[in-house]
Amino acid sequence: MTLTKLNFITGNKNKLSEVRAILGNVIEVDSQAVDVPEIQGTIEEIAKEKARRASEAINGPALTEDTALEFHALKGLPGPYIKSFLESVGNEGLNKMLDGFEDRTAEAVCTFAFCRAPGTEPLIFQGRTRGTIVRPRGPTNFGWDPIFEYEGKTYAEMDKEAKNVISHRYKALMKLQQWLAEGQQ
Ligand SMILES: O=c1nc[nH]c2c1ncn2[C@H]1C[C@H](O)[C@@H](COP(=O)(O)OP(=O)(O)OP(=O)(O)O)O1
Ligand SMILES: [Mg+2]
Repeated sequence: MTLTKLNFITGNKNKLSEVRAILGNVIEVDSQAVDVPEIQGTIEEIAKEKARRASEAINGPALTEDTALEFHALKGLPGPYIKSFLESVGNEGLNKMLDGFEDRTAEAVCTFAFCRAPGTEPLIFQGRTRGTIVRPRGPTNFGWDPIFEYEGKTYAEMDKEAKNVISHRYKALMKLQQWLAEGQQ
Protein backbone atom coordinates (compact mmCIF):
# COMPACT_ATOMS: atom_id res chain seq x y z
CA MET A 1 0.00 0.00 0.00
CA THR A 2 1.49 3.33 -1.04
CA LEU A 3 1.26 6.18 1.41
CA THR A 4 -0.37 9.28 0.02
CA LYS A 5 0.08 11.33 3.14
CA LEU A 6 1.82 11.16 6.49
CA ASN A 7 -0.02 11.61 9.74
CA PHE A 8 2.48 13.45 11.93
CA ILE A 9 1.55 13.29 15.61
CA THR A 10 3.16 16.16 17.52
CA GLY A 11 2.25 18.85 20.01
CA ASN A 12 5.00 21.11 18.67
CA LYS A 13 3.98 23.69 16.02
CA ASN A 14 7.58 24.58 15.18
CA LYS A 15 8.41 20.96 14.34
CA LEU A 16 5.32 20.73 12.15
CA SER A 17 6.16 23.86 10.20
CA GLU A 18 9.74 22.67 9.59
CA VAL A 19 8.52 19.24 8.47
CA ARG A 20 6.05 20.90 6.08
CA ALA A 21 8.73 23.29 4.79
CA ILE A 22 11.14 20.41 4.11
CA LEU A 23 8.70 17.77 2.79
CA GLY A 24 5.99 20.09 1.48
CA ASN A 25 6.23 19.24 -2.20
CA VAL A 26 7.06 15.57 -1.66
CA ILE A 27 4.14 14.32 0.41
CA GLU A 28 1.18 15.82 2.21
CA VAL A 29 1.74 16.07 5.96
CA ASP A 30 -1.40 15.90 8.10
CA SER A 31 -1.07 16.53 11.78
CA GLN A 32 -2.81 15.77 15.05
CA ALA A 33 -1.76 17.03 18.45
CA VAL A 34 -2.22 13.87 20.53
CA ASP A 35 -0.58 13.81 23.94
CA VAL A 36 1.58 10.69 23.78
CA PRO A 37 3.37 9.60 26.97
CA GLU A 38 7.16 9.43 26.57
CA ILE A 39 9.10 6.64 28.29
CA GLN A 40 12.72 6.70 29.47
CA GLY A 41 15.42 4.79 27.61
CA THR A 42 17.68 5.22 24.60
CA ILE A 43 16.75 7.70 21.88
CA GLU A 44 15.64 4.85 19.62
CA GLU A 45 13.54 3.12 22.31
CA ILE A 46 11.81 6.39 23.19
CA ALA A 47 11.16 7.26 19.55
CA LYS A 48 9.74 3.83 18.70
CA GLU A 49 7.50 3.69 21.76
CA LYS A 50 6.17 7.16 20.94
CA ALA A 51 5.14 5.99 17.45
CA ARG A 52 3.60 2.76 18.80
CA ARG A 53 1.52 4.68 21.33
CA ALA A 54 0.50 7.33 18.79
CA SER A 55 -0.61 4.62 16.37
CA GLU A 56 -2.65 2.98 19.13
CA ALA A 57 -4.15 6.33 20.16
CA ILE A 58 -5.37 7.16 16.65
CA ASN A 59 -5.84 3.53 15.56
CA GLY A 60 -3.95 4.06 12.31
CA PRO A 61 -0.59 4.91 10.77
CA ALA A 62 1.41 7.41 12.81
CA LEU A 63 4.60 9.34 12.29
CA THR A 64 6.23 10.80 15.40
CA GLU A 65 9.52 12.54 16.03
CA ASP A 66 11.72 12.83 19.08
CA THR A 67 14.46 15.40 19.39
CA ALA A 68 17.54 14.98 21.57
CA LEU A 69 20.47 17.29 22.31
CA GLU A 70 23.67 15.49 23.28
CA PHE A 71 26.50 17.34 25.04
CA HIS A 72 29.73 15.51 24.30
CA ALA A 73 31.34 16.62 27.60
CA LEU A 74 28.39 15.03 29.43
CA LYS A 75 28.60 11.74 27.48
CA GLY A 76 25.41 12.47 25.57
CA LEU A 77 23.25 14.04 28.28
CA PRO A 78 20.71 15.67 28.38
CA GLY A 79 19.97 13.65 25.21
CA PRO A 80 16.28 12.74 24.93
CA TYR A 81 15.60 14.51 28.23
CA ILE A 82 16.41 17.92 26.74
CA LYS A 83 12.79 19.04 27.00
CA SER A 84 12.65 18.79 30.79
CA PHE A 85 16.12 20.33 31.14
CA LEU A 86 15.05 23.24 28.95
CA GLU A 87 11.85 23.67 30.94
CA SER A 88 13.66 23.63 34.27
CA VAL A 89 16.91 25.56 33.70
CA GLY A 90 16.33 27.27 30.34
CA ASN A 91 18.89 28.08 27.67
CA GLU A 92 21.06 30.05 30.12
CA GLY A 93 21.18 27.10 32.50
CA LEU A 94 21.92 24.62 29.73
CA ASN A 95 24.78 26.80 28.60
CA LYS A 96 26.13 27.07 32.18
CA MET A 97 26.11 23.29 32.55
CA LEU A 98 29.14 23.25 30.26
CA ASP A 99 31.12 25.91 32.13
CA GLY A 100 34.19 24.17 33.47
CA PHE A 101 34.40 21.87 30.46
CA GLU A 102 36.68 22.59 27.52
CA ASP A 103 34.50 20.68 25.10
CA ARG A 104 31.30 22.62 24.32
CA THR A 105 30.40 20.58 21.24
CA ALA A 106 27.01 18.96 20.94
CA GLU A 107 24.91 16.96 18.57
CA ALA A 108 21.31 17.68 17.67
CA VAL A 109 19.55 14.39 16.99
CA CYS A 110 16.22 14.03 15.24
CA THR A 111 14.54 10.63 15.22
CA PHE A 112 11.36 10.06 13.25
CA ALA A 113 9.49 6.83 13.90
CA PHE A 114 6.77 5.52 11.64
CA CYS A 115 4.28 2.93 12.88
CA ARG A 116 2.10 1.61 10.06
CA ALA A 117 -0.58 0.10 12.29
CA PRO A 118 -1.15 -0.58 16.00
CA GLY A 119 0.96 -3.51 17.16
CA THR A 120 3.52 -3.32 14.33
CA GLU A 121 7.22 -2.56 14.72
CA PRO A 122 8.04 1.10 13.97
CA LEU A 123 10.74 2.13 11.49
CA ILE A 124 13.34 4.73 12.43
CA PHE A 125 14.84 7.60 10.37
CA GLN A 126 17.55 9.55 12.17
CA GLY A 127 19.55 12.68 11.40
CA ARG A 128 22.39 14.30 13.37
CA THR A 129 23.97 17.75 13.12
CA ARG A 130 27.06 18.78 15.10
CA GLY A 131 27.35 22.21 16.69
CA THR A 132 28.63 24.12 19.71
CA ILE A 133 26.72 25.28 22.79
CA VAL A 134 26.99 29.07 23.22
CA ARG A 135 25.33 31.91 25.19
CA PRO A 136 21.81 32.47 23.79
CA ARG A 137 21.71 34.57 20.59
CA GLY A 138 18.78 35.29 18.28
CA PRO A 139 14.99 34.93 18.45
CA THR A 140 13.63 32.68 21.20
CA ASN A 141 10.64 31.12 19.49
CA PHE A 142 11.93 27.56 19.10
CA GLY A 143 13.39 25.64 22.04
CA TRP A 144 17.19 25.58 22.29
CA ASP A 145 17.75 27.17 18.84
CA PRO A 146 19.43 30.24 20.49
CA ILE A 147 22.26 28.19 22.09
CA PHE A 148 23.05 25.76 19.26
CA GLU A 149 25.72 27.28 17.02
CA TYR A 150 26.40 25.84 13.59
CA GLU A 151 29.22 27.35 11.50
CA GLY A 152 29.23 30.70 13.32
CA LYS A 153 25.47 31.24 13.65
CA THR A 154 23.01 29.87 16.16
CA TYR A 155 20.04 27.99 14.70
CA ALA A 156 17.95 30.94 15.96
CA GLU A 157 20.08 33.45 14.01
CA MET A 158 19.86 31.47 10.77
CA ASP A 159 17.12 32.03 8.20
CA LYS A 160 14.57 29.21 8.34
CA GLU A 161 15.59 28.18 4.82
CA ALA A 162 19.24 27.93 5.90
CA LYS A 163 18.43 25.85 9.00
CA ASN A 164 16.17 23.58 6.98
CA VAL A 165 18.95 22.40 4.64
CA ILE A 166 21.53 21.48 7.31
CA SER A 167 19.48 20.62 10.39
CA HIS A 168 19.15 17.32 12.24
CA ARG A 169 15.48 17.35 11.18
CA TYR A 170 16.35 17.88 7.50
CA LYS A 171 18.80 14.96 7.53
CA ALA A 172 16.26 12.65 9.13
CA LEU A 173 13.58 13.72 6.65
CA MET A 174 15.89 13.03 3.70
CA LYS A 175 16.08 9.41 4.90
CA LEU A 176 12.30 9.28 5.29
CA GLN A 177 11.90 10.77 1.82
CA GLN A 178 14.27 8.15 0.37
CA TRP A 179 12.18 5.38 1.91
CA LEU A 180 9.01 6.93 0.47
CA ALA A 181 10.64 7.20 -2.96
CA GLU A 182 11.71 3.55 -2.82
CA GLY A 183 8.14 2.42 -2.21
CA GLN A 184 8.35 1.90 1.57
CA GLN A 185 10.09 -1.49 1.45
O1 LIG B 1 15.03 22.03 16.00
C1 LIG B 1 14.90 22.35 17.19
N1 LIG B 1 15.48 23.48 17.68
C2 LIG B 1 15.36 23.85 18.96
N2 LIG B 1 14.63 23.18 19.88
C3 LIG B 1 14.03 22.03 19.43
C4 LIG B 1 14.14 21.59 18.11
N3 LIG B 1 13.43 20.45 17.97
C5 LIG B 1 12.90 20.19 19.17
N4 LIG B 1 13.27 21.15 20.05
C6 LIG B 1 12.93 21.18 21.49
C7 LIG B 1 11.47 21.03 21.80
C8 LIG B 1 11.47 20.26 23.11
O2 LIG B 1 11.73 21.13 24.19
C9 LIG B 1 12.67 19.34 22.95
C10 LIG B 1 12.36 18.03 22.28
O3 LIG B 1 11.37 17.29 22.97
P1 LIG B 1 10.29 16.46 22.12
O4 LIG B 1 9.57 15.57 23.06
O5 LIG B 1 10.98 15.81 20.95
O6 LIG B 1 9.36 17.60 21.50
P2 LIG B 1 7.92 18.19 21.93
O7 LIG B 1 7.47 17.55 23.20
O8 LIG B 1 8.00 19.66 21.87
O9 LIG B 1 6.97 17.76 20.74
P3 LIG B 1 6.32 16.29 20.47
O10 LIG B 1 4.87 16.41 20.72
O11 LIG B 1 6.62 16.00 19.01
O12 LIG B 1 6.98 15.31 21.39
O13 LIG B 1 13.59 20.05 22.10
MG1 LIG C 1 7.44 15.52 23.47
